[in-house]
Amino acid sequence: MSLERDLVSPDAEGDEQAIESALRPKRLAEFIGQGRVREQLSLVLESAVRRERSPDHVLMSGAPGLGKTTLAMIVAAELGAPLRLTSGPALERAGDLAAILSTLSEGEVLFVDEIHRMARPAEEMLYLAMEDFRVDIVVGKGPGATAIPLEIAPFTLVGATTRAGLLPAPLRDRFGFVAHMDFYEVAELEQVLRRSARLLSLDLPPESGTEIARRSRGTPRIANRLLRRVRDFAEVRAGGVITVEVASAALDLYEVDGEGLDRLDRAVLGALMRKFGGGPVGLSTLAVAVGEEPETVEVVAEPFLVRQGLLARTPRGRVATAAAWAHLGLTPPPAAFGAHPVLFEDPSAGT
Ligand SMILES: Nc1ncnc2c1ncn2[C@@H]1O[C@H](COP(=O)(O)OP(=O)(O)OP(=O)(O)O)[C@@H](O)[C@H]1O
Ligand SMILES: [Mg+2]
Repeated sequence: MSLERDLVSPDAEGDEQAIESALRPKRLAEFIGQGRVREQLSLVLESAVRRERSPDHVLMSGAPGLGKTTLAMIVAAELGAPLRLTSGPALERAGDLAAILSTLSEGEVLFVDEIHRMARPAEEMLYLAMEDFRVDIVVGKGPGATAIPLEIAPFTLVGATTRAGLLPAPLRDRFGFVAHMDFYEVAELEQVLRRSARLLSLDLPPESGTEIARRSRGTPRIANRLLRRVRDFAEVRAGGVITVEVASAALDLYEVDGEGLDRLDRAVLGALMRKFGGGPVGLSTLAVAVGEEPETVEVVAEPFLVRQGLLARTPRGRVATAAAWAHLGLTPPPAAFGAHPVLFEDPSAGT
């Protein structure tokens, strides 16, 4: 069984991609939030433009929907360079990558989405390309095989990953700049929503924007999606006026709770507490219990739950915190926290 989660999934699917590209900021100055990343990146880009050189390769890491693809497009726009798009899963063989690399023009930006899913041989080819702007094309097999070096035009690689931890060190080390994208603050999401409302010609009163922002799990993609669902609700049921009551009622209808937890989040916490007494339980066991892939639970639900202080990752497995029991209105078994003293005792109290 898989949960229906089109609304609350941080991944963009189908028609949404068209709407998303319409809402994407095109330049760094329009990009909201991520202050540190924006400042670091603007220095990297501006200095490259001044020196008339390609900037260092850039890696963006962060949860889905935080703006990695948007930022990659902005890198190309700020450099005034063409952009080539591909993704890790599309690079199955070294030849797939060689075909792209050998046709890059000078200064082009190559965006590799989900770079942690690249196949090994392509990855090894990429090391050399990133460092020396050269690839070795291997001709023949066995002892008679020869490597023919092929020069490629200097380019800038922009990689994106939701799982920086899975990148092999030699690849990670070849990026001159790593942008760690974090979840957005409510105030930043309010700005995202104001901007989107303007682009969609919607009248969004500030307090309604705040209500939607609070429930958007720190993620612009989700904020934009909830805005569209609230708009639908307002049009059909409330004469098109997005009052805060209308916004709240719409979000309740779509099962996004007051803290922004969605069905998957609540399913994960619920299983952890109801089936495993609050843990600790291993990731894959927990994933099976909610009918999802371990990767979905780990990449989509957990970072937000951990950030909200609702779930802890311990060496022995996932554990529900006291706040999680309270949030779901459940009573922990008496031994629940005693079993994990490390998590709940004051560390300064000694041993
Ligand atoms: N800083 C931002 N300001 C305004 N809008 C943003 C910002 N970041 C993201 N968005 C909006 O959120 C949507 C999703 O962003 P994007 O596709 O760049 O996320 P992503 O990190 O690449 O996600 P994934 O990991 O799923 O590929 C975009 O359409 C864009 O409109
Ligand atoms: Mg993306």
